[in-house]
Amino acid sequence: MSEHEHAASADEPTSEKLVELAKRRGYFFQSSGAYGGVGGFYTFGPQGAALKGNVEDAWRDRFAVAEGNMEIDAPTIMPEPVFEASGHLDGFDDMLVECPDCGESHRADHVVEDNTDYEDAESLPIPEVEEVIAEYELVCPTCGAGLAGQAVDAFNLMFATNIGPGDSDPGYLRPETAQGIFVEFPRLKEYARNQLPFGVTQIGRAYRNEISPRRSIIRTREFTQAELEYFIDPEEDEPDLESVADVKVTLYPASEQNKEDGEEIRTTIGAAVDDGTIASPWVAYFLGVAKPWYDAVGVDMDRFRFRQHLSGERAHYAADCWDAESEIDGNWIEMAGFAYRSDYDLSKHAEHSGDRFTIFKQYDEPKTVERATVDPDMSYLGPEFGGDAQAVVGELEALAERDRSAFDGDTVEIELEGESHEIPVEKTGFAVAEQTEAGEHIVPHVIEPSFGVDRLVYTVLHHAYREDEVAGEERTFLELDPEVAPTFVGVFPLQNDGELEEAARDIAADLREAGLSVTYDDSGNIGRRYRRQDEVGTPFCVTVDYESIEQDEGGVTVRERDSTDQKRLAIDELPETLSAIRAGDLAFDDLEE
Ligand SMILES: Nc1ncnc2c1ncn2[C@@H]1O[C@H](COP(=O)(O)OP(=O)(O)OP(=O)(O)O)[C@@H](O)[C@H]1O
Repeated sequence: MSEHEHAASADEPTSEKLVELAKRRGYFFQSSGAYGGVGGFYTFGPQGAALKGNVEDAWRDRFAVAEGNMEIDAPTIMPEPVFEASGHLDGFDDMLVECPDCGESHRADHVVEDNTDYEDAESLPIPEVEEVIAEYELVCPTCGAGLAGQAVDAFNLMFATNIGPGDSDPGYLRPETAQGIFVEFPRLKEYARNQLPFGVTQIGRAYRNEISPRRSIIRTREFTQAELEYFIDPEEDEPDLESVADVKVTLYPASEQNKEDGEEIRTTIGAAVDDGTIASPWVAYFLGVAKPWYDAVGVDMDRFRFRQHLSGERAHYAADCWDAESEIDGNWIEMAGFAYRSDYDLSKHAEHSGDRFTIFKQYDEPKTVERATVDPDMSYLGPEFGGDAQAVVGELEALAERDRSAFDGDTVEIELEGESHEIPVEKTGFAVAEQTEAGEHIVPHVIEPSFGVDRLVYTVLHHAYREDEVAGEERTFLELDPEVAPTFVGVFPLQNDGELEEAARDIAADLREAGLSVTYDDSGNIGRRYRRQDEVGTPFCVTVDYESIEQDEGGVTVRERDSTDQKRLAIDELPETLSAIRAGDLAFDDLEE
């Protein structure tokens, strides 16, 4: 039996309709509405919080549990030295241009990209952006006033705060979750028993004081990231490419983006590594893991691709970087970045903190090496250099390691604070000796898959948005995957009748006990209740009628969301049957009435 009359209409779902539905049905809405709302901050309502939680759980299952990685949960505020080391304090800027008329601030690179042929204005130097604005006579997107001649400034996106009273201890809300992992590396490596490779994940909030937050939850000032930092020995570790070699992907490499008529390439992960399209096998591996995962949580694979960063877009230390992108109303948006970050992050924190961000790599066999050492005569250096004697020792040690030929003559020359000094070699205790070494300290390299949860939630909703006609009425529904749908089943009594309500509540309780997410609804007519669940994307509805309570094994009506097909199923088998469908072990179509 079906009340379904039309296949889903070919109408392009629009973001406006989705944003309206999201607010009305409790997916997400702008925060602090009672005070006029605040730009770039959103609250996830009951449905949205549940969907987001399901997406995060699915991510955790795949990228932490299934990969054998560790998950941590670090604070969102960190002290200034962390961001000095990471480079965020100096370099985490966007280009800001202010309208001389209305005073509104805009991302200068976005103004350029939206109104000229420039595709990557972010990588242009500021004076050039100013020139382009003048040359094209670009205007304020809010009021239309000319922006030519306006200064473009670098605006740091971090939210600053003070740790404790006073302002002597500045702190920042983290602009990415990653630093919370890098900073703790000296301890995390112990938990990994000092063995590479290992991965650490974190799901948590990140904060960026975006100049112009826009497109609802796509660009906000507080958002959730799910990040994996995977630490490897670049000389020895190799990914399990075999396991993802056959994964089909749509790639948009930099070489194609640079062509006038460049095209996306449909290939497999294995082939893309073999022909060099994806330079790093590690990045390729994680793209291969991510693609089927995005598919499983409900991203439409016809509106999904991996795009390689253009050379100007890429951080200087990143050897290769690809974004996972989804198409939303004709625009591609970045959902995640996959970057090979080399040893940049760990080296920076080692340099700034003085702590050890290395792993001791044991050789297969101990190696005998020649080492040059010094053992200076302090009774000579002390009187000669006074308080600088220890610094001289340091210079001599470094020189012996760097250039032992410097000790070939009678004297050796060192530099101390710009001044050169000659020291008799006999006073340095210079010697070359053989040493047996068991291993060496290496700085691991990092591969970082960095997912934005909010943009993914938005994509999943957008790609699930459908309109069709049922029994002569227009209907909107979300074709959400059962794995992430916030509510799995709605349970209704056919009418407001004490006995029916009690039976329906009992069924709802049994289904909850089976671990399913259930909503009970007895308000409005049954058609309206179906529409309500369709709009939040609930895959199944169960209706309890008189037959259900009056007849032995009278059963209940179970309706499937997308087809609106209905089947009569036994009450006592419901928890097991619906749980099997939720787990993907059974299909509604195959059920016997
Ligand atoms: N302002 C934001 N609002 C929502 N999600 C964001 C925001 N900024 C970044 N993200 C998410 O975090 C992920 C990783 O962050 P990353 O630093 O790579 O972003 P980004 O390249 O700076 O993004 P964009 O260029 O769009 O500002 C992004 O792929 C995105 O999904």
